[in-house]
Parts: sequence; C-alpha cells; structure tokens
Amino acid sequence: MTIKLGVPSKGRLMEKTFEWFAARGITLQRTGSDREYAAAVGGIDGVSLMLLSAGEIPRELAAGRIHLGVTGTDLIEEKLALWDQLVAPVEELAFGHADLIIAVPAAWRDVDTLDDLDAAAAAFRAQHGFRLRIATKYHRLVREFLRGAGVADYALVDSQGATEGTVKNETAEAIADITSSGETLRANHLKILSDGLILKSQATLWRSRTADMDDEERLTLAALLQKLA
Ligand SMILES: Nc1ncnc2c1ncn2[C@@H]1O[C@H](COP(=O)(O)OP(=O)(O)OP(=O)(O)O)[C@@H](O)[C@H]1O
Ligand SMILES: O=P(O)(O)OC[C@H]1O[C@H](OP(=O)(O)OP(=O)(O)O)[C@H](O)[C@@H]1O
Repeated sequence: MTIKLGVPSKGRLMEKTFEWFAARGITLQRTGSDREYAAAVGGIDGVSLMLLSAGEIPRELAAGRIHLGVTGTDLIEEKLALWDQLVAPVEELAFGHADLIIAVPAAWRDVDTLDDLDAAAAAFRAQHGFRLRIATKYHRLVREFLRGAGVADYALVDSQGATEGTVKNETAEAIADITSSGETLRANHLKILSDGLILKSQATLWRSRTADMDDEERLTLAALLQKLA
C-alpha cells in the first residue's frame, strides 16, 4: 500500500504547495483534464496524492484516511476538537499567512476593544430586542475566544463565504474571518478590534496520529519526511 498525501485541490494554496514540494525534490502534479481530480507524485515511490478541499483535510487526517496533509492552522484548530491528539505539525510552509480576527464597522467610533464590544452588545440587545450578530465560519474558535474574553451577549450567524458583506447586507453587525492584506476589510468599511486577533494561521504540513501503517509504509513515510525536512 501507499502513504497518502492530501493537498488542496485548487487555487493559490495548491500551487504554492506544489512549489514547496518541488523545491524538495518531490513533484506533485495534476493529471488528466483541468476538472479531473487525478494526480501523480514523482521523486519517491510509494506515495499517492489526493486532491481535497482544504476544509476537509483536517477531518481526513483525523480519521486516518490520509497520512499527511497540507492545510491551514485555522482549519485544523476550527474543525478538530483536541486537534493535537489527532494530528501533529511537521513543517510550517511559510505561505497562506492569514489572521483570524474580529472586526466591526469602522463607523463604530466608540468600539475599539473587546470590552467596548461587550458594552455595545448589551446596548444593542436593549435597543433592538435581539443579540448582536457576529458572522463567521469559525464557530468553535470564535466561541472559545469570546468566552475567554468575557463577551457573552452575542449570537453567531453562519457565513461560509463573502463574510465581510454580511454587515452591509444587514445579516450581521460584526464579523470574525481571516484577513491577509486587509483589503477586503477596508473595502467593506470594517476595522479590526485592537485586541481582536484570535489566531495567526499559515499553511502547514500535518501528520495524522491515527493513520495505520505497515512496515513498508513506515519506511516510505520516514524517507519522505527526510526529503522534506
Ligand atoms: N486571502 C488569503 N490569504 C492567505 N491565506 C488565505 C486567504 N484566504 C484563505 N486563506 C487560507 O487558505 C486556507 C483555505 O481557505 P478556505 O477554507 O477559504 O479555502 P477555499 O479556497 O474556500 O477551499 P475549499 O472551499 O475547497 O475548502 C485556510 O487555511 C485559510 O487560512
Ligand atoms: O485580507 P485579504 O487579502 O483581503 O483576504 C481576506 C479574504 O480572503 C478570504 O476570502 P476568499 O477569497 O477565500 O473568499 P471567501 O470569502 O469565499 O472565503 C477571506 O475569507 C477574506 O474574505
């Protein structure tokens, strides 16, 4: 059998991952048509490549269906409770840098910190009769962070994309999302709370702690990790 390596199936994350492996003598390439999720590995025997959604790689690693996988720290920590018992970081890949943050409308002059947000949330509820809404796809990380900060009077609204648009669309008052250049936040008239950094993320190579291996696969994994170190 083979060592299974899961990498993101599209976009910048896929391209940069291919470049990172190529620089270490392992060629990953898509085969077949543009739309076919078939792929091949060169430079080492006994490794098979699986093109997957970045968001699904944490679950595949945790279930032991892949031995190695590339995805962001944010997705690992969001999708896997007790993630460090299920996966272990092998290498930080130095791309895909993004900060998970809490942002509010730039026009909220009196709200710059989590304490301010807490006060604004109480006032919002008194005025509107429902809780201040925070749009995000990072439910676990946001809840944990706000619990630690003592902010309780809010409701999470699920947003799987275009999250910065929810404030303008009036489906949320604040957001928690990743930012890289900050352009999307600026374009949508949002500002980051001064103490609103939840997590710093980057693309990382992870090893499954649960995947089974026979002796041959163990040797292949060791040889692969040696090349990648
Ligand atoms: N603008 C960005 N700059 C840097 N990294 C980013 C940016 N957007 C997303 N990322 C990172 O890329 C990874 C994948 O993000 P995301 O879940 O948005 O992927 P996607 O492209 O929607 O893929 P999929 O829907 O297939 O899971 C995450 O770890 C995230 O932190
Ligand atoms: O700070 P910036 O450089 O502007 O990047 C941040 C944006 O990038 C990601 O969105 P993506 O393009 O993945 O689309 P999405 O909204 O569908 O997640 C993220 O969700 C932000 O919206």
